[in-house]
Amino acid sequence: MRLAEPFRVAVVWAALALLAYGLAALLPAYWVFLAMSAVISGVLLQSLGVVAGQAGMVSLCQMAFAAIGAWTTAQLNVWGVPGGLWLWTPLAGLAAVPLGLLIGLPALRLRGVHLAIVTLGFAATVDVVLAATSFPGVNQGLAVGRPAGLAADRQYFLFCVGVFALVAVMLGRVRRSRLGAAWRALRESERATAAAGTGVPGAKLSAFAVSAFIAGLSGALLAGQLAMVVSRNFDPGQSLVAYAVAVFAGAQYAEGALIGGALGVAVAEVLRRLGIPQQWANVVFAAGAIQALTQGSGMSESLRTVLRRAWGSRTSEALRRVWGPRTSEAVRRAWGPRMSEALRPRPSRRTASAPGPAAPNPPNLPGTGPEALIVRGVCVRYGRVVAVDGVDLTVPAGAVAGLVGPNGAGKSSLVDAITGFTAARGSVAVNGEPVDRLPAHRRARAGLRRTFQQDRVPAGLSVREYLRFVARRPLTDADLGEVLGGLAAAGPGDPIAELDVGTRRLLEVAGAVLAGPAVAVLDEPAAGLGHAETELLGAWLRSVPRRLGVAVLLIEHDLDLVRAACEQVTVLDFGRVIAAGPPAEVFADPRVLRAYLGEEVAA
Ligand SMILES: Nc1ncnc2c1ncn2[C@@H]1O[C@H](COP(=O)(O)OP(=O)(O)OP(=O)(O)O)[C@@H](O)[C@H]1O
Repeated sequence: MRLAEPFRVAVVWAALALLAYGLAALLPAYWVFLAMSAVISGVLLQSLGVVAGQAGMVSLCQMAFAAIGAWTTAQLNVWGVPGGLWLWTPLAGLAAVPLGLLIGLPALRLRGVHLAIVTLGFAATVDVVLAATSFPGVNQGLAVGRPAGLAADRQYFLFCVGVFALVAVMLGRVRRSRLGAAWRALRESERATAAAGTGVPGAKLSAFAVSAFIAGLSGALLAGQLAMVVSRNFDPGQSLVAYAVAVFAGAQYAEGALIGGALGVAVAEVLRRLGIPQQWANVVFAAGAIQALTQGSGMSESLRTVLRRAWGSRTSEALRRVWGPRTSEAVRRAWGPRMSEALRPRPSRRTASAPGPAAPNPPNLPGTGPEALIVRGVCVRYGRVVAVDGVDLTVPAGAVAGLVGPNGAGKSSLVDAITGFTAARGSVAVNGEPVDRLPAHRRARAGLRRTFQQDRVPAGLSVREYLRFVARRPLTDADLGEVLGGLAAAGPGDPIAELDVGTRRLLEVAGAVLAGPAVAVLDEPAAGLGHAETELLGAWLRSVPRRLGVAVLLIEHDLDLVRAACEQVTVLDFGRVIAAGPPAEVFADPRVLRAYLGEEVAA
């Protein structure tokens, strides 16, 4: 499989190179010009594929970045800088980066329609400035010259294809990197991204910077194609259309960007031949974008899903073994042996020096090291509502501790306060180090991981990509065996979008634990799970400190799970601790019985 994948990729690229060469050689000159326009649009759409497709931010100023690229190219041409378009093109991309970072700054606080307005305003401003000042060389009638080797349109078309391919390869590599995973996680949830230890501002700014670079490249290519550009070529309205096409075609994938570029040119050409005003093309793209948004996927994603399913249904049992198990039964068969190996008692990383041999299924050992988590006097207020009122809490290293309380008791507010997701008073220390002044992502890196009540697992990642992203380290088969098959029935290559909610919840728990923090704070991990899954989770959680050296703070409504997994419990009511200690004692406490109105705990 390791050899097959690069081989497949090489074959696809060789076929595309052959196709591009064939088109350049065989198409009539006019069609070569149109194909060139399609590829240049494709490069622009790739830039949108980063910021909007992957990172999920609305950007309506891509033509402004392209204009900066074209302006830079025209200026380098006027100055006669050696290297020609070979050098000017990357320089044009770089020139757009500072503006990308600048426009990324509002994105740190704004989302959705507000970000759309800001980016469109930026595009309009750039347009006004360019219209007032005109592009370098235009007044002197100085055209952007193409260097030898690119002079003919057929050659220049191949150059554009080369730039498109380079961008596609670069983005493919980024996609497989931590940065790419961060962008796709960002699209799903900023809070979950921060909880995985990734700084949201850095992820957003990097997406805008990379996107501006690519859009700048497309501007340079356009300058080389048209020889003389004017502000009208970068009309802000075109940024809107480009956004619609990117959504419609699914520009986060190279093939989507190419399809979008080709569609843009083809629809315009058909309308021109039919004598229909060009504005109708915008209606077509807007309708396509609405369809893609309603359906939840663009053309490239739909295409990939269809191909994956077709491939999956046609594969023989042997191929299934090679390409990875798909069904939960197959997953259990494949990962079961590794799981039993992983479940075998072994010295934990944090308690490796603990004396004495490990007995089979020994009880958890609270107090075997420094306290993993110490919370003192934490208060959370929402206006006049005091949600958490001076809570003290300790999770010993090597322990699974529970935090329970009736609805509205303040559990989630306390979790948010401890993990840095809401403003709070009080102190929080992890492994003896204070973390209460750190932002959420730095608390995560300091050893304080959390999960969420709502499903926030990024649908755009595969199981392996997600676990690697959250764990912040390369994962071995043994690491995956810890969680797949034994806890979450999924294969490493399964797209998260195709998993049920219960499996996603378990994966989120698995990711938080695989990160190897001092303490993993799990916010209602059993919500939505079946009885069998909940039992499995309880047994798994109970063994986590011993096997992985991770202490657990479990927030749960399912008191059976708390009894099964925890050796100490804290009960909150109206934002205050009303009882703490071993589950049997705590659940017999009259104050706790009163808080819960008796029934379940009395049973
Ligand atoms: N953003 C908010 N603004 C105002 N009040 C809030 C906010 N979030 C929570 N509260 C209030 O704070 C109190 C504690 O809520 P919180 O969600 O922390 O409780 P909980 O124990 O987690 O409840 P549940 O078990 O239902 O999730 C409740 O009275 C709730 O209405």
